[in-house]
Amino acid sequence: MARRNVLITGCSSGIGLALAIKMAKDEQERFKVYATMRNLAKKDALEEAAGHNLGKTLEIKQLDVCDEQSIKTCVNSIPDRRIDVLVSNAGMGLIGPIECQTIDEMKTVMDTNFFGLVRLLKEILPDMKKRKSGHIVIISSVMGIQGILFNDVYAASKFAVEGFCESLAIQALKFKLQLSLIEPGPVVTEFERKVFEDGMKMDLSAADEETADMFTNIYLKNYKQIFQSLGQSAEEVAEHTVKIILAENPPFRHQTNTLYTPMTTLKYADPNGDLPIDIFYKMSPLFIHQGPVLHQGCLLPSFTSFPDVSPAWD
Ligand SMILES: NC(=O)C1=CN([C@@H]2O[C@H](COP(=O)(O)OP(=O)(O)OC[C@H]3O[C@@H](n4cnc5c(N)ncnc54)[C@H](OP(=O)(O)O)[C@@H]3O)[C@@H](O)[C@H]2O)C=CC1
Ligand SMILES: CC1=C(/C=C/C(C)=C/C=C/C(C)=C/C=O)C(C)(C)CCC1
Repeated sequence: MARRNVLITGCSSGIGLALAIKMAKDEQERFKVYATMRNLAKKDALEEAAGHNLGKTLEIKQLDVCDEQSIKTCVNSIPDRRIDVLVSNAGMGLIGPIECQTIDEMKTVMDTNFFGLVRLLKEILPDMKKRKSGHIVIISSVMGIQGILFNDVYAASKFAVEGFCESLAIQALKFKLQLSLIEPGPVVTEFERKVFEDGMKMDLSAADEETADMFTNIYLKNYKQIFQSLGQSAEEVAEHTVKIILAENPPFRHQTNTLYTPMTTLKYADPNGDLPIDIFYKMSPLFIHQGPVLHQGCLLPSFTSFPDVSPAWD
């Protein structure tokens, strides 16, 4: 079988880097990887990890998902512009109270996480439609299904991605194209480090005392431990993603973290939508009393302990 051309965005670190390396080192050499990043000055880690695969099963190219021309130039540089698998991975986070974030900061998140995907598809989808073949793989998040405290705009950007893809997936059927949303829970990467550092530096003076206290003493205080106890590695997420790419009938949605699944399942358990919101609300004060509420390793609240601690908010 001919090698499949795979274009991955955001390969300077984290999931993009791990996935590019895993696919380039495939023992059966089933892939030619175009590993892209917006800033080529950051290519050393990828080059080093690629080793002898560099220039063979892996090429590094510049691509900024916020710049249409850079996407066009990159796609034009690929033989016949043929991309069999597109992995839209580039993304960024943003945490904190919205009172303390500027509209420009929020727009950058939407521009990268949502319009970044739209720009890629405007360039790549028409070719895939003509060929009637192609797999579009999007690194979404569990936050594309369910919001988390102090992640309002980031969750909105991933919800936008999911709604966009749900609509597009119907059209894609007509052209025999496949679409898959990969939904990781917390992953220990640069994303996690940057988001935490920015949160710690955040000027909270525009927020009232209670909000600032919730952000600092519940969210930030427990953040590292949540990522340590529940977090996956970029390599684990890459492994899941390769399985989806190789699947004969790839699913539309795939969650990578079974420890997180109990939380996302709550969304489907209550058509009114109150259950996950209530549970996240009641769970958060527990963090003040006993740290992360992990039952048998899962992010799953202990229902019996709620009545005792929930008044902590009031
Ligand atoms: N870490 C986590 O907990 C989770 C992450 N995700 C998603 O996974 C994806 C990858 O993140 P992750 O590996 O964790 O984080 P990293 O910060 O390690 O990687 C993000 C990558 O995206 C790149 N990027 C940012 N903006 C642009 C842009 N405008 N054009 C091209 N590339 C850009 C970064 O480049 P640069 O180095 O130049 O900034 C970097 O290469 C994101 O979509 C994220 O939302 C989903 C669930 C959980
Ligand atoms: C810290 C913390 C929480 C969890 C945070 C999580 C789970 C973050 C996940 C981030 C992801 C998945 C980012 C990328 O997409 C809770 C439970 C709200 C309670 C309050 C403290």
